[in-house]
Amino acid sequence: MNLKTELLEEKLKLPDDFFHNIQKYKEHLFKWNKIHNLTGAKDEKTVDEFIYDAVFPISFLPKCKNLLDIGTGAGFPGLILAMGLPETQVTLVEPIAKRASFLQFIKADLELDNVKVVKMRVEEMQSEIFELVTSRAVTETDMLLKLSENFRDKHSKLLFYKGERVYDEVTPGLKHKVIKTKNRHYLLIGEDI
Ligand SMILES: C[S@@+](CC[C@H](N)C(=O)[O-])C[C@H]1O[C@@H](n2cnc3c(N)ncnc32)[C@H](O)[C@@H]1O
Repeated sequence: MNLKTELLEEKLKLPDDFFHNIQKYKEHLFKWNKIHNLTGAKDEKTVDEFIYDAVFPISFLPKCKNLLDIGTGAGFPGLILAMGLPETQVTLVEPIAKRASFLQFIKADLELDNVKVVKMRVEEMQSEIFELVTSRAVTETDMLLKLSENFRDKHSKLLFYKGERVYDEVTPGLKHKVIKTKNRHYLLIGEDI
């Protein structure tokens, strides 16, 4: 089954230009990846899996005004979520120049007005409160909780994209929920969860 069919089967509410933007994104990613090695996802099947995993949480996330994605790399999940959530202001923080340049290029080429790319480590970013903080394949949950301290308040939610070892990373007392799909464990954290 292809990516579009799989996502449509999930009945995700996606904007009309989502699949057009994804197609353009993939074309650019494959071109850039040959020269700059932006991501380990080299073939279409793996990239499609990454995109599916990135966007799937739209099925369970509450509406949010703004989102911070820590360590976006070549776009996962923050850039893909931004394409799926045009009403959400999405900040992508990524310190590696070639990856930040790629994110900036995609923002310009696809005219993603809701995207801001910040080329630095998240520790260097000025404090600002986001309703949602996401991260995938950057570091462990306790470190992500530390890194996100200046960017959340008691109403914020955190969504970390994890593997099956997620349960080892959850400390007692943490208000959370794990949402499991065939590829992924999503760790959703928040005071009212
Ligand atoms: C393994 S890659 C994962 C990229 C992307 N999230 C994904 O799932 O494909 C980790 C990324 O996190 C970034 N990173 C590591 N430490 C960071 C920090 N302190 N602040 C922001 N980004 C960071 C790295 O530059 C790298 O691009």
